[in-house]
Amino acid sequence: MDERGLHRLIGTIIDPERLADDCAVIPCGDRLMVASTDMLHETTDFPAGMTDWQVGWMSTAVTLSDIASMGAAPGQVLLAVGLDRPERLSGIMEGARDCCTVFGAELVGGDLDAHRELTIVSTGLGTVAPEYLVRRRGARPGDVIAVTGLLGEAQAALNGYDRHTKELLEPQPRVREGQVLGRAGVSAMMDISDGLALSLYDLLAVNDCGFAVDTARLPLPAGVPGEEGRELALYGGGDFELLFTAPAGILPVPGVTAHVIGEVIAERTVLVDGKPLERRGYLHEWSG
Ligand SMILES: Nc1ncnc2c1ncn2[C@@H]1O[C@H](COP(=O)(O)OP(=O)(O)OP(=O)(O)O)[C@@H](O)[C@H]1O
Ligand SMILES: Cc1ncc(C[n+]2csc(CCOP(=O)(O)O)c2C)c(N)n1
Ligand SMILES: [Mg+2]
Ligand SMILES: [Mg+2]
Ligand SMILES: [Mg+2]
Repeated sequence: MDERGLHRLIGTIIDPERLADDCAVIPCGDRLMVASTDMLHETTDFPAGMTDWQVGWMSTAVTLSDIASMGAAPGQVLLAVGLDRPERLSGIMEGARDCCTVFGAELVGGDLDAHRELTIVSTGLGTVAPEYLVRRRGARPGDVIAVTGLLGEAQAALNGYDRHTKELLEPQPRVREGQVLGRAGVSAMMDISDGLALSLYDLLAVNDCGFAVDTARLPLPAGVPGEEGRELALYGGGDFELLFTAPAGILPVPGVTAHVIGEVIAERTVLVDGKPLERRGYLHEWSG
């Protein structure tokens, strides 16, 4: 059983529409509030050698990335810390605060307790004008598929390509880009926390169309030999670029670097170079 399977169970208990985006969307006066919460653990998310500051930064960045993927502006972040050793707290909090400062958010609260494995839950709130909200649903056949930066860098670092260590440990959420793309009228968007392939299947799950990408167009991690680079770009997690679809005419969007990697198709399937794409990536799994 993996996390996507359990998501379907959650969808029998709360409105499954609520699971169809990176954030919950909540009416808030004449704007919309978006809200995301994400849990990270030492063993699955914080590679050896990471500083406490980087732990705080990453925990915050993943949540700001979900807010960005809705086209929203980040507002507040709360950080709940299940702390294994008390001396780690100040570095973690400073990293979280600095990430908030860089991306225009404010760290306003959280929670603290003792925990055997360092576990951090970051919760973020943002706002967006209703007309600029972007959802995972909304792709139309003929739209292009694009990403905001290079793919596979975080997993490249885990595979030993040290030049990508900073991208792995200090992910940069595309906060400005998300808002610019929302205003430009992109048709669907999400962030790529679990790898391109799983993200395309996430889009497939909520759209009435399909997605065809070309490996020749994938922006590969620098310094990685061809076949491995392609593998990392398709299936590696931890990148936090935005994946979006858009009517071809709106690209390029001024001020946003974007690489077109394929096209939205009418058939409900995910293709790479014309063949079905394997559905795998960074998935939490349970044995038995
Ligand atoms: N336990 C849960 N209960 C209710 N809603 C959930 C739960 N887990 C996830 N969701 C909702 O499902 C949607 C997708 O969440 P998911 O965690 O798969 O995406 P993500 O946060 O973008 O990815 P990642 O966690 O890999 O960064 C979100 O709207 C989220 O609020
Ligand atoms: C050991 C290790 N592997 C991969 C990464 C990259 N990474 C950071 S967060 C994340 C997924 C989103 O989180 P989640 O799906 O758990 O909410 C990934 C894949 C890492 N930091 N450490
Ligand atoms: Mg996301
Ligand atoms: Mg999540
Ligand atoms: Mg995930």
